[in-house]
Amino acid sequence: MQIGFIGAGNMSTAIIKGLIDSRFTSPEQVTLTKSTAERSKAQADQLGVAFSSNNTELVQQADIIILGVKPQKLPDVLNEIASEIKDSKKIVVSIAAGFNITKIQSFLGDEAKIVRVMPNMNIAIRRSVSGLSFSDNFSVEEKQLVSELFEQLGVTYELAEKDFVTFTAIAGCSPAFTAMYIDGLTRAAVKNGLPYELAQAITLEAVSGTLELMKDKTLSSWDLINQVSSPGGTTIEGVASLENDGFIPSLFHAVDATIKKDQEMSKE
Ligand SMILES: NC(=O)C1=CN([C@@H]2O[C@H](COP(=O)(O)OP(=O)(O)OC[C@H]3O[C@@H](n4cnc5c(N)ncnc54)[C@H](O)[C@@H]3O)[C@@H](O)[C@H]2O)C=CC1
Ligand SMILES: O=C(O)[C@@H]1CCC=N1
Repeated sequence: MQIGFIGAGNMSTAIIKGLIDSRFTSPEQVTLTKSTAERSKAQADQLGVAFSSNNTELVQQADIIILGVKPQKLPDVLNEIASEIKDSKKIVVSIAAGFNITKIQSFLGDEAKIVRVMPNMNIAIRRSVSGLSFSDNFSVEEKQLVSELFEQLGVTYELAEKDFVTFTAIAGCSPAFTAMYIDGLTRAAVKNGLPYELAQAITLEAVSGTLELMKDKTLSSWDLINQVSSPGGTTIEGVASLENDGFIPSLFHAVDATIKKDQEMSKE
């Protein structure tokens, strides 16, 4: 099975490394392209894989094509490869936000086999949580193949396409939101006199320990909030302050804004 990556930036590079590290794929099974042949060669040499001099040639050689370009570049790429995809059995994986299956099929034809996958940046350490939505023309075996591929890179969830945008917000985008939370705590500690590096190291340990505890003991958020908040103590003062300042409504707004943008992009 040959896998072709159109666009080999942050995400595709992490996927390629993860697939090779997990031995799901050998380097000989991977071909990539970037925006120029020169860049493609340099990246392919660095990863020990092959490159194609253009996207059409890459599609001709691949069984699975992973589209890893930014959404703004996707229309050009889809137009470029459309004739190679039409009437083929090739599987097209799109990791782009804002391109639903209908929109991708409007370029590649209604019969094209499209799977939308939304990984997140944690794929760089094979800890992605990836959402998968398939067009309705996939066989069970084809679905299994794509699922297994992304299971090498973390956890997968198959989703109805209507839920994909919500998944994107809380999984694809959320590493950025989590980093903002960590930055906020870190700089609040700096304001109170701790050096930045020390404050960030402490915050990261506290956050990652909390995640492990919640998963290990299957605690809901409110179970944990109640356990930490001693009656008349310090934590409840902070919890009340966060509630008063609209911490939860801010997150609702952020998720809604993310979903709205994704839906707008799919309509463009
Ligand atoms: N960065 C993230 O956390 C996530 C990104 N995504 C999606 O992944 C996709 C890629 O994002 P990144 O890897 O962050 O972008 P990136 O900018 O790092 O990589 C894009 C790559 O596309 C290449 N490229 C541009 N035009 C091309 C063309 N015509 N033919 C072939 N290659 C071309 C560029 O050379 C570059 O290597 C986007 O669609 C994004 O929505 C999805 C989930 C998470
Ligand atoms: O910001 C974006 O559009 C992409 C999709 C999810 C994470 N990054």
